[in-house]
Amino acid sequence: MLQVNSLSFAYDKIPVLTDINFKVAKGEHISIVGESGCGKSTLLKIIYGLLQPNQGDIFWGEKQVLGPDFNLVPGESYMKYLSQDFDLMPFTTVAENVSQFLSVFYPEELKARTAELLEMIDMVPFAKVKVKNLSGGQQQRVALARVLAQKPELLLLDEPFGHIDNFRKNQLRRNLFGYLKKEKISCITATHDYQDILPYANRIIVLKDQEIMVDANTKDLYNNPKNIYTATLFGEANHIPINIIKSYGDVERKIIVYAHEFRISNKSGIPTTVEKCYFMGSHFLIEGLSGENRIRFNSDESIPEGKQVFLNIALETINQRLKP
Ligand SMILES: Nc1ncnc2c1ncn2[C@@H]1O[C@H](COP(=O)(O)OP(=O)(O)OP(=O)(O)O)[C@@H](O)[C@H]1O
Repeated sequence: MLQVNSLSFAYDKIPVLTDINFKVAKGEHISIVGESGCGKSTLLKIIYGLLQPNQGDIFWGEKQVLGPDFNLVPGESYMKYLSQDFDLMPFTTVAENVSQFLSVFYPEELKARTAELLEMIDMVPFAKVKVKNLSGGQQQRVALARVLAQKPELLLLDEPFGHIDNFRKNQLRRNLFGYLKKEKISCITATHDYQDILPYANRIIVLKDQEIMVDANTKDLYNNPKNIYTATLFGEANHIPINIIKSYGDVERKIIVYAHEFRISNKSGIPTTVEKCYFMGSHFLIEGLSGENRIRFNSDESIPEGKQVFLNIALETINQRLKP
């Protein structure tokens, strides 16, 4: 189990992380999310031992993880870090890169394991290609297989699919996170992409203004986002004053409503004038105004600018979001 205790860090006296505390259990998947520059990569680098915290400590079970002031060669055997720049051997082949850390004393096992990992990253046809001749996305996939070959107990992933095309991303996500669960490998993923999070992460840690703003179970947080900052990490979200709904006229509060949670009616609901309509593939995202409130909602059909529609929110959603 990983334990991060009262961790604080500054780059040249500019604080980036303050009093960070959390735990990761065996086999658990945590997503670290937050706006660009909030310190996600920095946190992973501290956990891996590349940066020395100014305060606090980190334990893996009983063993303390030491920073660069006390451990000149960063990284422990049980932990692997896949950074945004991949640490590959450019002049050797994909298969050699993946199998470098496997034991040559068991050639059959080495072959089978290399094949399994190449399959997982969908790179079998490239096994004999030199890494220097691969695209950025292909190199990222090889880097992933290379760290997995080392059988870490804890994997730290920094934007693991950043260079990978959409065509492959979904399959790779399923393969990777399925593999980690099967092997009970704990994982901390720093990401901007909610599709890396929702299906796979047990827990989400939201960083904001140097601190942990929220640490919560993924489904609970999605269904009941604590604030608009968190909700927008999951997609298009609105902060709606509840008193614009007739029956809640005297309630002075705002609730978070995702764009897909509105139902459109021609007769009753929150009167909204359509200003813009964006084609999103599976639906249209509509931007409208209700009084002074800008509302973004989904529609199955395109709606012309200037048209008035009425928006409704399910009672259960309102009551759930009104809960303290
Ligand atoms: N080597 C460095 N020296 C000084 N400041 C740095 C250094 N690396 C990062 N920073 C600053 O520290 C803050 C946190 O950076 P970090 O890369 O951890 O953020 P992030 O959340 O991972 O961002 P992104 O999502 O864009 O990758 C930023 O303000 C960044 O400018």
